[in-house]
Amino acid sequence: MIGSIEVRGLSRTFHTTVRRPGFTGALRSLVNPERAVKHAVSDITFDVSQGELLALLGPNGAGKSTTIKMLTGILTPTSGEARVAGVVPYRERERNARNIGAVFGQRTQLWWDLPVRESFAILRDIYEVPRAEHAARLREFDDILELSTFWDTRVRHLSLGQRVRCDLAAALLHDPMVVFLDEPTIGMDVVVKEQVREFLRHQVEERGRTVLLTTHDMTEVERLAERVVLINHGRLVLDGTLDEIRRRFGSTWQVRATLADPHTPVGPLPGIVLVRRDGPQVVFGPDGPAAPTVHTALKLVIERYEVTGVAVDEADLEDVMRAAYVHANAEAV
Ligand SMILES: Nc1ncnc2c1ncn2[C@@H]1O[C@H](COP(=O)(O)OP(=O)(O)OP(=O)(O)O)[C@@H](O)[C@H]1O
Repeated sequence: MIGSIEVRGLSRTFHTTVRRPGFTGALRSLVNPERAVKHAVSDITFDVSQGELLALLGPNGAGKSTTIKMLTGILTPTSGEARVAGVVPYRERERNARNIGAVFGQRTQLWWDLPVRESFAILRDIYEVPRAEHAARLREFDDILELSTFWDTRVRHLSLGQRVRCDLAAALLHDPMVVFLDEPTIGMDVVVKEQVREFLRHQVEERGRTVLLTTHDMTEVERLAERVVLINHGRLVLDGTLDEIRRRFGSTWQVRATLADPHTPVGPLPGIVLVRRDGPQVVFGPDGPAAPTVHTALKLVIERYEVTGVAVDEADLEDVMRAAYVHANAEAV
């Protein structure tokens, strides 16, 4: 409960003015503005438990950032309710701010003209973190994020990867239980991405922080999340573990095995069909929606048959999520 996130029927609508094309259109819009309603988030419900990292996924414009803005208290919902570590974020913004940390990959909360060290000192004073605690926490962050190499550099002179590493540390300096990360590794090279992921894993597994992460990077999802929530056109279309989602939408795996005895009779296994056989070479595939994950299939094949070699071809998560998006779009029509 302490570090959990509860979202119940949350919605946010925006009212905008539509600009008509051309000069006369612009004039007409001034005199007689045409209003449009955008349902950015519609009736979404989900939970994140303390110490869990949940990936909030969806195509561009799905409503991810709007959701995070409501949970960080930046936006007030049109309807519905949310609690973050027991606090309603948009009603008690200050109390919520003490419980949460947030990183928006495209923006910084650091002071552009100050060296990193001074930005951190200001945050220490704002959040009233005792000096010894602050120093200990920075040492811990530095171990993985290697911040001390650019401690005295002004924020405006940091590279993107350095800046986001500083933003992550800054967001956690006051020891928040809940952390919101909106595309934290966007535009980073693979080495820095891995460093950030290691840091996040450490924060979740060792420190028990609750993390809500949005990203378009499926490698990130695979490395960090066990569960994902997928939203599309503002609606929640899927909430499940990666295994469940793979099982439902990742129907393209194959298990290829070489039998020790080429004359062994081979048949189907639960949820698995024999796709092909060529002497000792056999290929199994999933049999409909009840098919197991590739990992379970591999185990079943090895348990049932004596094999001298085995290999798997797995649908990668990009394919799986693409199938899930297509399914969600078809349902929305
Ligand atoms: N302040 C606003 N006024 C009007 N419309 C808005 C506003 N903020 C967001 N929207 C609209 O709400 C929808 C959801 O936007 P949001 O930024 O939450 O999507 P997203 O899933 O974070 O997208 P991306 O992956 O591109 O960051 C979009 O259609 C966007 O244009």
